[in-house]
This record gives sequence, structure tokens and C-alpha cells, in this order.
Amino acid sequence: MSTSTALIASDIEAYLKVHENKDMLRILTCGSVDDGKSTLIGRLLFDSKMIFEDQMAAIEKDSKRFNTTDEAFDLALLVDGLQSEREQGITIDVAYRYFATEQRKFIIADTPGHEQYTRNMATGASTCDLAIILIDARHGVQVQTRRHSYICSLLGIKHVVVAINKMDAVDYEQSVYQNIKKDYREFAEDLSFEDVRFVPISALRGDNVVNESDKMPWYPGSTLMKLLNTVSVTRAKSDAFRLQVQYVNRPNLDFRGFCGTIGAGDIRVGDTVASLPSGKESKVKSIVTFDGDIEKASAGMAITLTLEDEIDVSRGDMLVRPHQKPHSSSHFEADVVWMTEEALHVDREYAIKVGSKSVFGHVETVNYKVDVNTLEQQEASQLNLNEIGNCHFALTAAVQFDEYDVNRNTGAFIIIDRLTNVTVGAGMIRKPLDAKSSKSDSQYSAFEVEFNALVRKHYPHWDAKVIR
Ligand SMILES: Nc1nc2c(ncn2[C@@H]2O[C@H](COP(=O)(O)OP(=O)(O)OP(=O)(O)O)[C@@H](O)[C@H]2O)c(=O)[nH]1
Repeated sequence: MSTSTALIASDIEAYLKVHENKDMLRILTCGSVDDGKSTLIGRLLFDSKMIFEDQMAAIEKDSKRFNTTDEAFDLALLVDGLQSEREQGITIDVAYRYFATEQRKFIIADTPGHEQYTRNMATGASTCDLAIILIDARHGVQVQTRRHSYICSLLGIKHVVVAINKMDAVDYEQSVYQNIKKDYREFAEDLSFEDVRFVPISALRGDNVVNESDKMPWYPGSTLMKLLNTVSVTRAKSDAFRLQVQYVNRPNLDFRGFCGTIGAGDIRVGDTVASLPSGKESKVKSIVTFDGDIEKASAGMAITLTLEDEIDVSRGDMLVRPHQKPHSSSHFEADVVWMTEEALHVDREYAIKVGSKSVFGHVETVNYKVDVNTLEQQEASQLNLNEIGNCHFALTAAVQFDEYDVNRNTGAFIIIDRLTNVTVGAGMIRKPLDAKSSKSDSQYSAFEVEFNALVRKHYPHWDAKVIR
């Protein structure tokens, strides 16, 4: 019996306390189609004894029905939970799995390998600390391996474990592992990873996943599980307090509370805050939560703040400490992942949502797009589906943000099509730009510019061109 099982049986309160205080590691799995992500996650859960008996019985039954592998049960079925996915045999959305060991708690985001699902992968990556990049030993480094690695680096993931899978299919040959390791190292040199490790595994047979393999004596390193349990991650963490107001709660004249999730830092009753964009200051009167009033709240908590004074704060505004203000600008430079069939067009008006604030805006210039194979920057005038590029944005009003490298919450945004309301792109803000230095030697009068904005706002289907 493991220590935790014994503790659950004898003292559930003590077990929950230990569990609550464990460090949480958020992992992203990525790789090409059929590299074995689902099998790997299933193996991690199975070998660390995280599967219930009824789940096992269902998997065994399904393995026979779908006949996806010649093994008695297909561990991928544990993870590929969606019915349609089972029928197609591919992962179609981000699936999150939770499990824990004696040392840590884990959340694994299993993202799809198909190229058209890059957006799901980008969604999964934005909250992760570490990426497991799977490579099929028979195929080596693929376009998808490069694309996913590049997105991981763009989204600020610093720790990568490259799991070279299906070693059983290449007779556990050391040279295969060494060659892939060399290829990947060469490619990843220009990416912004701090820590890249390699493990040769067989997810199907369980080699070097949780248990050490006796088939690869030439590999002296740790199993994948051991790496995950022990890797020490650096989290890009800013301690500047950020609360984006998602809702103003005013049930009666005596109560006015500003609700939101703390994006970074912490706050205490009595602290001075400034509301942006107005810049008006007040002191925190109370911090209300679902469990009652508290004295102090920190990043990740959903709270309602009340203030000493009646200052003007609305949905979309940001509460910060007066000496730790974020950038406030209508112009910025950002990296964009384009997620829809219809290309990103310069000068087309989109809704840009930064935190809980949504404003209209357009891309002034695509500075370059990136060839994910070579990481080369190429000239571009638009971005097509799944392309990644660097752009200058011009919005109709200033928004408050941090650089993405400083704060992933307040430095990210999404781009929404105004007609269909579909999210068409995601972006990471690299730096604010000076509105005046942006291209704007206007030949139009202020009235014409304003009228143009009005037409575009109320008649978006006319597709009127932006004038400035
Ligand atoms: N020989 C061998 N086959 C494996 C191994 N791991 C996975 N497979 C097989 O590879 C195929 C794909 O595995 P999955 O786990 O479904 O792959 P995936 O990466 O999740 O695939 P998608 O969900 O389509 O993105 C299945 O037939 C697995 O049984 C391995 O270590 N060795």
C-alpha cells in the first residue's frame, strides 16, 4: 500500500491537507498525429496506478470493439474520451487529465497532432509550465514537431522533455535515439527554451515511462515520470497586482463590488489601488469571496473588491497598485497565431479582446511570418490558417496590458471576427508602440475618420476599408 493510500484509509483530512500543499505542474503533450500521446498519458496513469477498476473494464471492452491495437487493452482509449474521436481514431480537442504522485499534482493537456488543430494546441500551451514533445522514433523530427516546439517557445514554455517514443519499433536502437536528439537540438537552438531533456521510451510497452527499462541499458538518465516529479520549473511570474474587472456587482445602493480573478500579485484590505484607464485612486474596503470576507487575496483567486470611495470603475477596467501601472496604449506589437480559413487581412476591422475588455482594431502591418521549419522570418502581407507572424496593431481605444513575457494573463489577447463572433486568432503582446510613430500621415479630416469608424461599427457587412 502506498503512503497516500494508507493515509486515505486512516486519516482522510491529513491526506487532503498533504495533497492541497503539493506543487502543481501543468504539462502540455504535443507531437504529430499518432506519435502516441494518448497512449503515453494512459501509460502514465496506468503505471502510477491512477485508473479505477471500472475504467479498466470499459477500456478492455472498447479495445476489443475498436480493435485499435493488438494489445489486450489500448491505453489511448482511456484518454481519447470523445465518441467521435474514437470513431475517427484521432484527438480533436484539448483534453485535460489530472493526476498526482507522492511529490506533485499534475494537469496534462492532451492536444491534437493534426495541423488544422494548431489553435487547440495554442490554447493548451498558454497555461503550461512544461511541454512533453513526442517524437515517433521511426519518423524523427517532423514539421509538426517543429511547429509545436515553436508555438511552445512563443507561448513562454521554458521546460521541454522530448520523449522519443516507439523505441520498441526500432529495436531499442541507441543510434536512432542519438540522431533524433542531435536533430532536435540543432533545431531548438534558436528557440527560447531554458531546459531541454531527452528520454527514449515505449509508451505501449511501458519502457522508461514510469518504470525503468531493461531494454535500453545505454540510457543512463531518469524515466519520464521521475523527470516530471523532480524538474524544477521557473514560472514567469510578475508580482504586480492585476485585477481585470469582469463584472460590477451592485445589488443595492449600499454595495458596489468589482468582481474578477486576480491575474497577478496580491492585495490586502487597506491597500491603495488605481482604476485604469481613469487613474482614479481609492483604498480597498473589503475583499469578498464565496467563503466570506478575507483580509488578503492572491493570484488565481476569484474575488469581489469594494472600495472606500465612489470612483468610476466599469467592466473591462483594470485595478492595479498606483506605482505598478501596466502599459496603456492603443498600439502594440504582437506575435499572432492565425486560426481560421479566411486569412488575416491588413486593415480589416476585428474585435480585439484583451482581458475582459473588447475594442475594435486592425492590423496595420504584418512585419513578417515565420517558417516553422527553418524559423526563418519571411515577408508577408497576410496570415493564412495556422500561420504565425509578427504584426503591428492599432486599436480605436487604449487598452491596459503587460508584455506577455512579464505576465501571460495580461499580455495575451484574442482576435474576434465582428460578423460571426468567432475567435480567429490569438496573440502575445511583445511591446507597446507609440501611436504617433505608427503609419498615420492622414489625408482625411477628423470628421471623415470618425464617420468611417461609425459606418464600420454599424454596417460591418459593408466591409468598408479603414481610413486614418
Ligand atoms: N510500437 C509502438 N506503438 C505505439 C507506441 N505508442 C503508441 N503506439 C501506437 O501508435 C498509435 C497511435 O497512438 P495514440 O496514442 O492514439 O497517438 P496520438 O498521438 O494520441 O494520436 P492522435 O490522437 O491521433 O493525435 C496506436 O496504434 C498506438 O498503439 C509505442 O511505444 N510503440
